[in-house]
Amino acid sequence: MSMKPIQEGVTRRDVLKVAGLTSLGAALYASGLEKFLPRTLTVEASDQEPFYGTYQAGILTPPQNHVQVVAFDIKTDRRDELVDLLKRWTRLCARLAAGLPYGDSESRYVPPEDTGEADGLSAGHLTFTFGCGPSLFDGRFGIRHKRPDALKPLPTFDLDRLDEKWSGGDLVVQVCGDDAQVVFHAIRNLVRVGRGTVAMRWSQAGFQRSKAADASGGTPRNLFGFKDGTGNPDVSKKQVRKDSLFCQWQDGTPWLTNGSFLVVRRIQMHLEVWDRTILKEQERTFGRERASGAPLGSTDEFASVTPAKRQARGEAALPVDSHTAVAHGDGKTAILRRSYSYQDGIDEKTGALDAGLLFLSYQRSPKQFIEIQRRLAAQDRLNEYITHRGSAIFACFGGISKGGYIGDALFA
Ligand SMILES: C=CC1=C(C)c2cc3[nH]c(cc4nc(cc5[nH]c(cc1n2)c(C)c5CCC(=O)O)C(CCC(=O)O)=C4C)c(C)c3C=C
Ligand SMILES: [Fe+2]
Repeated sequence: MSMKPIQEGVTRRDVLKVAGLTSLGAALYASGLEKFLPRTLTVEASDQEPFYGTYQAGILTPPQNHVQVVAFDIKTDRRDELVDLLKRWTRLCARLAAGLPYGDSESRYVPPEDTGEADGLSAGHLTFTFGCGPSLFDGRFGIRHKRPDALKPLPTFDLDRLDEKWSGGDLVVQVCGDDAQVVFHAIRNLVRVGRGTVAMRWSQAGFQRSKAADASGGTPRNLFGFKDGTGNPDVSKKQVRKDSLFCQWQDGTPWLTNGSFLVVRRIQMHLEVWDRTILKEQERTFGRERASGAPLGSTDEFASVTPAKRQARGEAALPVDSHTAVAHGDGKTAILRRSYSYQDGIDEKTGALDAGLLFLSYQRSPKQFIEIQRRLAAQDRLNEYITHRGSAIFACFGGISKGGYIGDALFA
């Protein structure tokens, strides 16, 4: 059945969706009051992630299909201009997360407030997560004394081959969503609103298998074909969130309470070398079965990782240099990985695909990542197949409250 347009681009079905498909929606439509509803994107509450809350969205949110992470350099040294931008970004993000366009001016004599490519699309679980890099505290904005002691560029690890063009940044935003066009629309409008105050330093996009393609909602696979994310800590547990994920007041930086440190690593994966490697060696490299994702020596994907477990002949079931064994260590240090695959055309030097992992991890302290990465750089069998090309660290703010703005605890 074709839908009768109520306003240009808005169908009756849209209006009823805006009103939550309730009897209120039907009543609004029957009364003709629907014309007072904003000219919105298609809105279904189940497609929306709350923008306001104790923690920023995009950390605990179940990973969406797409990510785009953009780091910015600030082009002004005026604190009021920066704060003004953070307030404008807050308004923009709150609207987009609710499935609304940035603005709905209808005048044909000014450029449209919203760029329009997400009109008619749902919010698709769109989330925004903002953070600041060590360079924000270099004295330009009068906040040098507020830099968390732990917020400094990550150390150089053995085997790093970092490129400045994928590293650093004064500010970051991680935008995640289930629809690539909705994510792009969000980034485009953030950049548009920020023009003159900030400039993009780098921008990296990532993807996973779509939820539509995997109705079971199983652990996604990385570009080496292995389930990736199995051993993440159970962040539904309050104690785990407190110990490993979110900064606490007693950590010594009050403005960062309920925030989290984000590490971004662009890790190229040498697919052609991997594809010539026999399955047994691939499995020994990760220390997991490819098909089930189970640690070697077990059959269950979620079996606990026990590097000490021996086979009948006394040999360790899990190779000591396997990625799982080395990353796990004694199991006391946990980070929340929220990584996505990337593909970025052709590696100019080799002619191979430039593809890999946009590694994203959240942790209460950078120490957690550093401790694990030091071990991996020294012993991980996976090192033969990967190269770290980019690196950045950010302190992501605590949650944004209604009436507040992104980073207000830092700038207040
Ligand atoms: C410093 C942190 C880590 C980096 C960098 C890293 C890179 C990296 N990892 C994979 C694929 C897998 N990683 C897996 C487990 C795993 N990885 C880390 C940390 C880093 N990985 C941790 C802490 C763990 C969990 C260890 C545990 O306690 O069990 C796995 C196994 C499945 C899983 O648990 O997710 C895979 C597969 C790639 C491809 C990669 C760089 C390209
Ligand atoms: Fe890993």
